[in-house]
Amino acid sequence: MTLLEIFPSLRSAMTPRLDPAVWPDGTHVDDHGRITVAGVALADIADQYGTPSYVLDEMDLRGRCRTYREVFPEAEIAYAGKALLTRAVASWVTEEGLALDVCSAGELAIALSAGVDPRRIIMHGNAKTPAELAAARTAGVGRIVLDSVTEIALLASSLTRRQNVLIRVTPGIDAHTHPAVATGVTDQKFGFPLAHGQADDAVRRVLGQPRLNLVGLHCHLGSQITDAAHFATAVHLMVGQMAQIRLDHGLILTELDLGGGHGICYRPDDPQLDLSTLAGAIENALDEACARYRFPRPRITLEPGRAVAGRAGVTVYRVVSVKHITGGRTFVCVDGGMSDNPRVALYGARYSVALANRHSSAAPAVVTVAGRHCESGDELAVDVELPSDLHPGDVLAVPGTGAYHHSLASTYNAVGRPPIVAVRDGRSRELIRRETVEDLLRREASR
Ligand SMILES: Cc1ncc(COP(=O)(O)O)c(C=O)c1O
Ligand SMILES: N[C@@H](CCCC[NH3+])C(=O)O
Repeated sequence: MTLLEIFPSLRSAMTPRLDPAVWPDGTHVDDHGRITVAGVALADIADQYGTPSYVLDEMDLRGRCRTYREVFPEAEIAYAGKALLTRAVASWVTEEGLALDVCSAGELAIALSAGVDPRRIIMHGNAKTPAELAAARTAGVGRIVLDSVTEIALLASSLTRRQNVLIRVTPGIDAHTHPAVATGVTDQKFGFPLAHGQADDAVRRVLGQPRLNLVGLHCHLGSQITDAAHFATAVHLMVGQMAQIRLDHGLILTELDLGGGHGICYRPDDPQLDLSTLAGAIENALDEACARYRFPRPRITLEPGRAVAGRAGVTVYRVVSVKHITGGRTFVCVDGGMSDNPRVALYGARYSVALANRHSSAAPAVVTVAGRHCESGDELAVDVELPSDLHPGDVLAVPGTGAYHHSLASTYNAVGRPPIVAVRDGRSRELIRRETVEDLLRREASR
């Protein structure tokens, strides 16, 4: 008889704390102390598909889509494919009633090949090439979001029929996110600033083009925003601008796209954006702004990416070595790193980590989980508590990696990108296979 069978209460003491705010909905710990997602042990995924692997809980992702539909019943929810886009993901989100936001010909092609209705696609990009605009036109996408004076002229001159368009406006809001993802402030590359009349000028130019059918305005304040008040401010400014357009041009725009950027937590104590609070803030702001300007309520579009896909993902790694630096830190080195998760190096992102393949009753130790790449900044989690008996071969799991991990991955050090393994109802299937060294070699021109 094992100690656990005699003292079952020991199990909870030894089980890693898997906070539901951070881990996918379908996460549990089985009788062997292994973390399972949707009924599949992460250790089995490590054995079957290798490590590192991105694991994606299909029902978690679908559940987030449903929550958006419930919390914002009147809004259009367009999933931002830049967070994570595969054919399966495109199908799941559209089956759940979401539209899709794409920002390149590649994302558009994935969406179309998944059978997404082009009329439900919104095309973004601050530097869409002529070929990308042609692809969007040919596909018949529902909305193209105009981002520069050059683009307005280019699209107008290449259209043979009317195209619905939005203008991306920069409202000048600092949503206090990392500078690399702050897009609502005036001095950055996206959109036309409200400041200095640049947005007014864009409107004039678009209205001067008979083939461009201006239906609304778009703004995106940045990413990982946790305070709903910024979206309320955006509603006030954007409705004000729509009222000004009515005054100047006699045109009533009917659509207001507030972009995405809804923050999630990566660690249990991180703040996150509460969707009901967001819905209330947007509603109130719309009521006030529409009353103030006597403007008819526009239809709202939201474009969440991270908040739909982020928590559905977990990355599994295998421990390769454990190194104690005398007078320094303990490094737990794993077989992935900044090539599958550049967010730590890019934004100083912080993650939770858990031992996934067994119980451990060892005392916790504060360690740094480091990657395998040739940079000392290649760290996945700094100062996290993990059992002190970790050893090579153990499997570690990092939650919150569904968004901007696969899509940001690189092949640094000629390390192929990990597979995406979807889990549902106790079964796993590969959505994207691992990139092999052969794949990398195949891309080279022959000598
Ligand atoms: C125009 C636009 N919409 C939506 C998103 C999605 O952002 P997030 O994944 O933070 O919701 C982005 C990325 O920041 C974006 O640039
Ligand atoms: N890549 C960023 C988000 C960028 C959002 C797209 N504009 C992140 O991982 O946080």
